[in-house]
Amino acid sequence: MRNVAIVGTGYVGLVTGVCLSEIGHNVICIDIDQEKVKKLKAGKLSIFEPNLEELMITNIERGRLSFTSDHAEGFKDSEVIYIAVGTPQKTDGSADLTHIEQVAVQIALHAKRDVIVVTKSTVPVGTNERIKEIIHEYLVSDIKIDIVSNPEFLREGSAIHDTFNGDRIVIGAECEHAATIIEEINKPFQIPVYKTDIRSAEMIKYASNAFLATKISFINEIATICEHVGANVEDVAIGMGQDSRIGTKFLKAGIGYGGSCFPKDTNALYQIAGHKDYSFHLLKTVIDVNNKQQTLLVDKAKKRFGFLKGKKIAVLGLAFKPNTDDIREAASIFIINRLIAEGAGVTAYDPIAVKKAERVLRPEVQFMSNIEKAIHGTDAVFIVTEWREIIDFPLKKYVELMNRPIIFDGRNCYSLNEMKKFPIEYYSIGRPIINGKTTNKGDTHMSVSVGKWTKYKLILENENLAPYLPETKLFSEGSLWKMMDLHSEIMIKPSFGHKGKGVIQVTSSDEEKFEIQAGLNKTTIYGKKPLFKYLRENHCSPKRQYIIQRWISLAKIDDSPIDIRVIVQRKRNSSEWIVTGKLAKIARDGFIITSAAKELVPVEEAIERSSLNSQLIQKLIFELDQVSLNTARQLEKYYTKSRLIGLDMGIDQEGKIWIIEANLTPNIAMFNKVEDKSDYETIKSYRKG
Ligand SMILES: NC(=O)c1ccc[n+]([C@@H]2O[C@H](COP(=O)([O-])OP(=O)(O)OC[C@H]3O[C@@H](n4cnc5c(N)ncnc54)[C@H](O)[C@@H]3O)[C@@H](O)[C@H]2O)c1
Ligand SMILES: O=c1ccn([C@@H]2O[C@H](COP(=O)(O)OP(=O)(O)O[C@H]3O[C@H](CO)[C@@H](O)[C@H](O)[C@H]3O)[C@@H](O)[C@H]2O)c(=O)[nH]1
Repeated sequence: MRNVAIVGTGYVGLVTGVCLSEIGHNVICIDIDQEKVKKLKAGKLSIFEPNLEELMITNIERGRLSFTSDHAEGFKDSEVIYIAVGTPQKTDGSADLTHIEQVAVQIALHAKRDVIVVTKSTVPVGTNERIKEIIHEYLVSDIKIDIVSNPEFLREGSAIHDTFNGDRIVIGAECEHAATIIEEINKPFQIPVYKTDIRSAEMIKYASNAFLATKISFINEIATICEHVGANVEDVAIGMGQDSRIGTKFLKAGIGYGGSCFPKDTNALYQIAGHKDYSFHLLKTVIDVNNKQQTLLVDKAKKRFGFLKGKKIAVLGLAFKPNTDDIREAASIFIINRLIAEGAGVTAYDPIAVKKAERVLRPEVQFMSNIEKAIHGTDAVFIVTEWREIIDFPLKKYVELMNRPIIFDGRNCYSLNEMKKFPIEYYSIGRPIINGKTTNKGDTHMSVSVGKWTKYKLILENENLAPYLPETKLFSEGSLWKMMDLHSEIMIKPSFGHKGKGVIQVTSSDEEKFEIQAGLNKTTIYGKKPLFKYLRENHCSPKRQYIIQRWISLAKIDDSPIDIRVIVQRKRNSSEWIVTGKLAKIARDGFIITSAAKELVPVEEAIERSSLNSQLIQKLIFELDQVSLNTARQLEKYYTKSRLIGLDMGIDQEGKIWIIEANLTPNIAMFNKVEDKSDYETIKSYRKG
């Protein structure tokens, strides 16, 4: 058992202090941050690190662990002093040694007995020698100082586990006696010790981090190539890793490495080489690849949408990796800054790191208290940190809550097979796109969903067309109740359904009584919660996307509602849209929708036979044509190859025109079922050329 002082109570200092006390040493931790020391004395952490707080409290209670902000008090009985202060990055990329040098001066002023000074901080080669020089320069007591380099290899989020289960402990010393004492101190960990000279030990730390960073940038480059050639980087990494010379670890493709170590240490090593007139080309490329990788999701989203201005985007995960609150050099910061610069609105969620993120991120970011709130009503979700909670989040909720379910996953959280079961556009790293389109060459051609919800939102973007759209929402429990409160009659339709399949009507006669009609079947349900449950179990599968539309009281003929199918077309290579056909459909007796039509009639005739004012026929027909043409022009911006669009239009009992639905592959057979086949012939001839 030794008396040990630890200077710095950050991730490394505190974990080292707690673990050394756990294996039996008397440890005093020193920090200049008095607030931190006060909290630690009270058994509270100022960082998030799994299992650390419990172990700390146990050892405080055992009387083996204490804290102070007074260096003199901390050093007075110490045989060994560990330096674990920060070595942040300077603007030129090199390591800032200010804190290290301050500690060296404090040791010189306050150490009262022979002491071994052990550097845990990551420091450039030669720093330990500099520490010794400074101590001797300021030393006030007649004591012997030995210097040991003992770099730290723990990872945040698993720091305690790593300390007890490390692969090796590196001890760099000039004096065998000092090296042996440090080896003995660590003996209870039962981890192999590797002894070397001080400079090599210092270099082992940088070389290790640089190598791991290289592995990550390498697999990320392979991921990009996989996207171009149609391979799957996860399978590639498994196949590579089975070669024991390569190994499976650190081959997870994603949006690059962040955190307080890899970015800083790779830059520092590049500078260390540069100071010796050596350009470390390989490492420079590793750094450049990582910088590009960190905002890859923004590039993918821009390619998908064309522009991001006005888009609502949720960022899930802010910490640089799961199980930590550390956001230093986290991809989330670079991503969010770029999204805001592109004009997107950003909501963000992280289980732990929000407090730290709020201090760093722009005030425009809206922080949400859970995933549901963060993704609600958004156009895209970016997954930035693979927290367990995010991986376990049910995919159906993206479908329910987002405007259009589009996910850009920077950590390959979801299995592609699972994702295929949902109507979600899914873009991950180095893997095939799901529910998007791929050209023959394997290049990604981002497609726009043809679902009813997407088309509704695209038409809504046009302010001249918006007044013609009945209020529509994505189906969820919340939106169902909101719509039922606003409209006593609503319609629910599958977003990807055809020919009226799965369309149901819900009518509320009072606040708690609901009538559901599907085809000719009618059911009554009492209570809002039972209504949602009934709909989910019988009509609205959680795996599909549904829309809720306010019911339009359509003009009727003999109590049967009518709607109008308008066909708009353009010739190949022409931008001129024309109306090539129009027909009114009269619903079968008792049916709520006209897909089961009992009669097809010319629009003029339908208006005349309905309760509408027949003097308005010409005006209504003109408006129907104009709205249909404008809708086609609006949709053409997104469905650039479309030449045939079918519109289901409605005229309500007040004579107001509504766009009920746009169809990109409309059935034209109905035009062949009427006596006058001229529209049918025109449609066919336009379709040819
Ligand atoms: N964070 C990691 O996972 C990790 C892992 C291995 C190595 N390292 C290296 O370890 C070092 C420390 O990293 P960290 O993440 O623990 O840093 P940190 O910034 O979390 O903590 C450093 C602490 O040192 C204190 N401090 C600064 N000057 C002091 C002084 N003169 N006296 C007393 N306390 C002082 C600060 O108040 C702070 O609490 C760095 O060199 C880092 O590169 C970090
Ligand atoms: O296959 C992988 C592995 C990691 N990462 C990313 O790399 C970063 C760093 O991850 P990790 O190494 O787990 O975390 P750190 O806590 O930064 O630990 C690294 O940095 C410490 C400080 O030097 C060292 O002590 C550790 O040994 C070293 O792993 C994170 O952004 C990860 O998302 C990947 O993208 N792919």
